[in-house]
Amino acid sequence: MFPSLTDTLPTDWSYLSEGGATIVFSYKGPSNPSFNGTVLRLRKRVLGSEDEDHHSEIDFTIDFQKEIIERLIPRAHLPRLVPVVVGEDAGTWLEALAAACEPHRPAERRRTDHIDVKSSNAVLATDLVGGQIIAVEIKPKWGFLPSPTFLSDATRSIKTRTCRFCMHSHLKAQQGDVVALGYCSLDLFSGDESRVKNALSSLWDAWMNSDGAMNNLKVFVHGKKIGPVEQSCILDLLDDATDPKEALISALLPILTATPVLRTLAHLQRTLDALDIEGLAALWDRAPVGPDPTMSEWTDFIATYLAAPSLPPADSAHLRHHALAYLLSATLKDCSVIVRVPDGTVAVIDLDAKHIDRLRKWARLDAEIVRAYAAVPERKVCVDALRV
Ligand SMILES: O=P(O)(O)O[C@@H]1[C@@H](OP(=O)(O)O)[C@H](OP(=O)(O)O)[C@H](O)[C@H](OP(=O)(O)O)[C@H]1OP(=O)(O)O
Ligand SMILES: Nc1ncnc2c1ncn2[C@@H]1O[C@H](COP(=O)(O)OP(=O)(O)OP(=O)(O)O)[C@@H](O)[C@H]1O
Repeated sequence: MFPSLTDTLPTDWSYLSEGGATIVFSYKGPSNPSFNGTVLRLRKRVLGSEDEDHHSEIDFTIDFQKEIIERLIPRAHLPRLVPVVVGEDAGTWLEALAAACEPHRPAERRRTDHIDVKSSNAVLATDLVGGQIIAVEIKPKWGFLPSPTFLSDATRSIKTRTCRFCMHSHLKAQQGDVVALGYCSLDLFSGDESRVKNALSSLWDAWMNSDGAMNNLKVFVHGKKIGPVEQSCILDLLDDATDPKEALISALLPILTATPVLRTLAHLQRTLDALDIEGLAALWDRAPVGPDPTMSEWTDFIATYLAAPSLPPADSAHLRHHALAYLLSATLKDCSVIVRVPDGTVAVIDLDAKHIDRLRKWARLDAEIVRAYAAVPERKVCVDALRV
């Protein structure tokens, strides 16, 4: 029997944070073994689109983590996920929650989406930011430079020198988006103390300059997301510190250089994206790529990958395998890492499966990013320290 949200009050849930697809609340109600120490992750929908029941999608999220992700990332570094039903009078309950959270949501998110009040179930996850601690959430993005093998003559020299994150930031900045300019994801993944320090310093500066709106860094203190104006509360939890930025970086640095999590993410991203989207697109030009994989197809895929992580030949006979590998790589390029200070734990969140119809979007986006970057007179040189 799954817990039911209508056993709690909408006011027992406090708005915590959100991403592109989901909105997250932490439990603040009376002690209840089903909900203590958890967050509630609910689907959103784009304003003006139809409400949908995401029941099967939510079950898929949980199965995907259990069957696929837990075979790649140790469970100690993942939140526990359990399904929760909304229960009787679900619509009214969700509408009350949706109305109460609106004032706390960022304006740009409010303009585009809101809670899907037709959902009949959702996910409860371990609250990774709660307690008398500081939790820092980093969305590290891409941790490798592509191998030149499958790149075209037009892109090879660009894509093997400047990392995807730096090039994408350039395009986004041109388009007027909030970006972490100065942050290079390869620095964060390098394992090298001074480069990791640089990465954290750039993330902090971008967080300050964007007034906390940039999505590669979030800071939580005592279970609540803080903005730059509240940064002094970081000092309450760190001994002998006078400058929040320096204190936080000093606390994070030993954790991030010691954890195997970043190395694991970069290794998985790289080995699962062995062809680059260009190499993959050359295959799907010759054969249809097919529908979204079922869980049993994912399970077969992961067994094959774990038995021999080097991918099969880049030919159309293996298109499906390469497509699934790329999808999984995309999940790992888009996840976030939560580091708790001072206890030093590191966990990975947002590991949902991506839909296969994204492949074409990624190919178009890649071409657009490289085209824009090709026009830069002095291109950045990013160093891939983990290249094998
Ligand atoms: O394409 P990207 O690299 O910009 O990644 C998207 C993210 O943008 P970012 O660059 O991290 O600001 C984007 O993040 P935001 O909504 O911008 O916070 C989403 O994570 C999106 O995935 P989904 O639509 O939620 O499945 C992400 O889309 P996918 O690439 O995973 O399709
Ligand atoms: N287990 C957790 N504990 C604490 N906070 C969490 C947890 N899961 C998610 N969050 C918070 O909620 C936010 C949104 O969750 P998540 O990243 O899973 O959403 P998303 O919509 O899939 O994101 P994206 O747009 O990046 O794909 C996270 O950035 C994080 O701040």
